[in-house]
Amino acid sequence: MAKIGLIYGSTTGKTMDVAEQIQAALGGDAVVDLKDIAEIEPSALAEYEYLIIGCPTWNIGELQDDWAGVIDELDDIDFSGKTVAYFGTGDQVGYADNFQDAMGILEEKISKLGGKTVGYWPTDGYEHNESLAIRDGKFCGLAIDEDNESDQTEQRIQAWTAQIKQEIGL
Ligand SMILES: Cc1cc2nc3c(=O)[nH]c(=O)nc-3n(C[C@H](O)[C@H](O)[C@H](O)COP(=O)(O)O)c2cc1C
Repeated sequence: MAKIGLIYGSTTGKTMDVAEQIQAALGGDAVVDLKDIAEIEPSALAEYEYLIIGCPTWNIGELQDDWAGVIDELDDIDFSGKTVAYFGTGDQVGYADNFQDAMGILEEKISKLGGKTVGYWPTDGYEHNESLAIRDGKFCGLAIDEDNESDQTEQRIQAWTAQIKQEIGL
């Protein structure tokens, strides 16, 4: 199978740490190319048939800055035929009305451009009020909360990556 492209944005490093853990859980460098969206052209996403997109929510319901800077350029990419999984980091206590909104914003955009979403994740065990990342009662990707539940991060990553492996036949 061709390599998976894992593209993330991260302002204070938490999403980068999670991205590295996801890469390791999926088999490391040999399986997953890890790239910071701040350091690549968004057109590089077009090279991958399988993508994992990571974004924290910043500024009350908004994309992290580096993703915000390229969001319009995604319109030039044809995502049809691509399988895309999402993860986000956020703070369900401090920003309970906007928990993981950025993951939802990116998923909505990329699925409208043809991407097929995999890796839906249950909302059980989270205590937010509202989120733009909910689809039919589930998160549209892995929701990580390093601010309040970092003790659950490793186990969540293990379970979600096992699910992804199965869904994409890795
Ligand atoms: C000013 C500010 C605004 C934030 N807004 C949100 C938000 O609207 N929703 C959310 O879920 N988390 C929010 N967060 C929490 C961050 O998403 C969280 O700390 C994240 O893990 C940071 O990721 P990074 O270190 O990769 O940049 C906010 C944090 C700060 C400091």
